[in-house]
Amino acid sequence: LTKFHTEDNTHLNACLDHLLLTLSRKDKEGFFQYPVTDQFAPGYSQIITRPMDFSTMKKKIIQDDYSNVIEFRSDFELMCENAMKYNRPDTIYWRAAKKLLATGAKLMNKDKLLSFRRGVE
Ligand SMILES: COc1ccc(OC)c(-c2cc(C(C)=O)n3cccnc23)c1
Repeated sequence: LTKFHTEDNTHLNACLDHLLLTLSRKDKEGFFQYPVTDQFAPGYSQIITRPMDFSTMKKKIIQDDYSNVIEFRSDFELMCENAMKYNRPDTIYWRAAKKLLATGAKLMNKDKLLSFRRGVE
């Protein structure tokens, strides 16, 4: 059953794809591209109750799971916060997450999102 693509969804999904591409380009090492496994990160699934990564966010875009940019930004922030919770501040993962979070905050700041008001390009 293909979900009917309302006009907004198509436009919104194009915006989200652009944001995802821009953000994942910052993750050159690929630390955030796929779910973190307990194999690489001992005890990860016990410490992080709501895992998130770029591939999961991509799936959610395709499945029309996001109704607006704020929901997308929440998943992005969750992904970064998970990395800053599980990893110690002196690790490459913690530092990469902090940098990525700053990039996302600039890209999706409140004023920019307000400019997406219905009818305002
Ligand atoms: C060293 O190569 C990789 C490759 C993929 C990774 O996650 C998808 C990670 C990775 C990514 C993370 C994160 C994001 O916390 N991590 C934490 C501990 C150990 N490894 C990781 C590392």
